[in-house]
Amino acid sequence: MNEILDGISSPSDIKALEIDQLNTLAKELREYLIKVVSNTGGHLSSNLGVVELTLALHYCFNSPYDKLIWDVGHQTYIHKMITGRKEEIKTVRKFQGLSGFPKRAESEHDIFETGHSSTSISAALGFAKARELLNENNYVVPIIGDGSMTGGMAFEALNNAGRLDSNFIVILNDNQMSISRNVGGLSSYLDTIRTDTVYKEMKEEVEKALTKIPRIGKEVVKVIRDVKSGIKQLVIPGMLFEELGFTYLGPIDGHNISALIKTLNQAKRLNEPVLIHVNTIKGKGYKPAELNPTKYHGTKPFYIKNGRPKNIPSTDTYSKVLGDTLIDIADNNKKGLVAISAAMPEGTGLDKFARKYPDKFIDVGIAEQHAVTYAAGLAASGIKPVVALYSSFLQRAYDQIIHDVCMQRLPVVFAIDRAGLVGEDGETHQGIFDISFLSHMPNMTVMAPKNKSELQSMIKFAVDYEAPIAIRYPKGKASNELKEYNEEITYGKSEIIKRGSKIAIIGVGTLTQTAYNVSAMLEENDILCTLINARFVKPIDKELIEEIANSHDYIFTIEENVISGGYGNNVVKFVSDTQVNAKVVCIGIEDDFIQHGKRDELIKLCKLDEESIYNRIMTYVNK
Ligand SMILES: Cc1ncc(C[n+]2csc(CCOP(=O)(O)OP(=O)(O)O)c2C)c(N)n1
Ligand SMILES: CC(=O)[C@@H](O)[C@H](O)COP(=O)(O)O
Ligand SMILES: [Mg+2]
Repeated sequence: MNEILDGISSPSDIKALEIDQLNTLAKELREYLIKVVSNTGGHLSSNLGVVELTLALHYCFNSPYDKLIWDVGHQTYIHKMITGRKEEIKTVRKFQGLSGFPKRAESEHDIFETGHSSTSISAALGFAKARELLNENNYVVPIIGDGSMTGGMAFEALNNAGRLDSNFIVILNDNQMSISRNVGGLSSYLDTIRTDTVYKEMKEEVEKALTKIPRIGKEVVKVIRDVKSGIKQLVIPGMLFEELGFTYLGPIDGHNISALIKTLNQAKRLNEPVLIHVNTIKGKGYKPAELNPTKYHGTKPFYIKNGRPKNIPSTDTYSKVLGDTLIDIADNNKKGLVAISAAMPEGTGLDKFARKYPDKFIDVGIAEQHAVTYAAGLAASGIKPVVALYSSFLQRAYDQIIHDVCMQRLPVVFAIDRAGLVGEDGETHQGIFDISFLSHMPNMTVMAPKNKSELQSMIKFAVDYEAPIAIRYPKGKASNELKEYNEEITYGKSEIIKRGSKIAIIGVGTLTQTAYNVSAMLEENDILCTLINARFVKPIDKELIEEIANSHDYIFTIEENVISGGYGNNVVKFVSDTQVNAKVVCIGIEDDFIQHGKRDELIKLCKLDEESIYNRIMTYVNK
């Protein structure tokens, strides 16, 4: 029984509350959130940090007429709870349940979909321009974290927005954290503002003056800006946001609802771009998360009383294989090796490497495009960079890979984590396009290991290779099934696991294990098939495929990637070009975005499970 929360079914209920009731609601929401996420898992720390901010935003603005646009969207659980989804939040990230990110189909209050960072200000500018064209009068409010503000797109948008002559309110939610500690010059700059007391006192004077003015005309704003400019010349050299054309308000205590409301109302009165700098504590209100916000950024289900996971997570992941293997290589004196992460040292397994070799590790912030071109610069100078990115975030750097790496044939290693279906993060995070977008890049080589030991061998192979090369591997526990098949890696060559006739199956990456199990099911029906581990997605092993195509009726390719432009498509093209007889059937992901759920559920949904593949093959065998 919750005193206030039980009575909240839409944002208009929030507007009727007094400040002390809002504070009670914040407490109840936190308790409810912790209970839910302790069962479902999800992005706990970021949501705990924005409880008061979310309430203040819904108190001051009329969603969905006013446009609240959340960056990344991993911090929208509270927003969901107060916009009519309090019960449904219990299904968050579950198959067919609520998404962990804003979804337009879920609610009219989710006005723009996200999952990847640093898009909110650009999207908001689109809404602001539409407001002008449609002659509307709404407020447009992008809410962006300090981590997401390190992404280049955010700055492209700020640069654009600074010239607006209408109201536009950017909320900068600064908790000093990305997933791990935020990095870089911007982060230090925000820290300076946070801690500069002389500036704070002077700013308070200016803001006091500001509140006394009922409606702010351009001239008055200019006077204020001139005064602030004087202050900043004295106190903060080069106040970034003001120089870009924003009126800067803050820093505000993001857990003080009345201060938030007061500042939001001030900002509403300005006919120009405003940036409100809000300081929050990531994990606020749940001790384990406050003490270790990174651990509870994205958490599995846990026990509330001690924060311990309900199921012990596997520490033996493919990501860890990357970190350990790079340590091994560096230990053995690979002088020029450098590992690069875009704000995900833990997720990519590079955290241990970073601790052991801080000089050889670079966290560039949420800046995948920059990470790739940075690596290109290193490679052009004789250093061997390994860029570790999640498959779906690598999409951001498509042009940099072509223009800065492949065109110059620079030896950059791409360690592509979370390739394939990632599970609970859903549509925005599925890594199902990388084979397609990398395979058509001249000079690029793409590999996919069938298991843990093959990943180790591929990393070593890639680090010694003198041209662009990528290795894609999935999320989660590293399996070492099929470890007895461990032929040395030879450039462009696939691995034959067994020989049969009529039917050949080529597995890509860890789906080779699935293919192996399917071959065993076929054997039970006296169908002996040839089984191949592709190993090289690009180039395909033309010699072997030609031989197989000449001696088999069917080749089935199996990959955790969209079929279009995937490995199978390239095999089809080759087989058709060489005019051999075999029919090639591409098994992969159909032309669709794949929702959230457990990885196993999604594998079944995409018909990439053993039974579905077996049934599919049998329809051809029985023809
Ligand atoms: C393009 C892209 N790269 C990486 C990520 C992974 N990621 C999700 S949230 C996050 C940290 C965001 O930090 P911030 O915006 O400050 O929000 P906070 O979690 O601190 O609330 C990162 C790196 C992403 N979502 N999108
Ligand atoms: C919101 C976001 O993009 C990340 O927090 C992501 O959810 C991390 O995924 P993993 O849990 O697979 O590291
Ligand atoms: Mg942050």
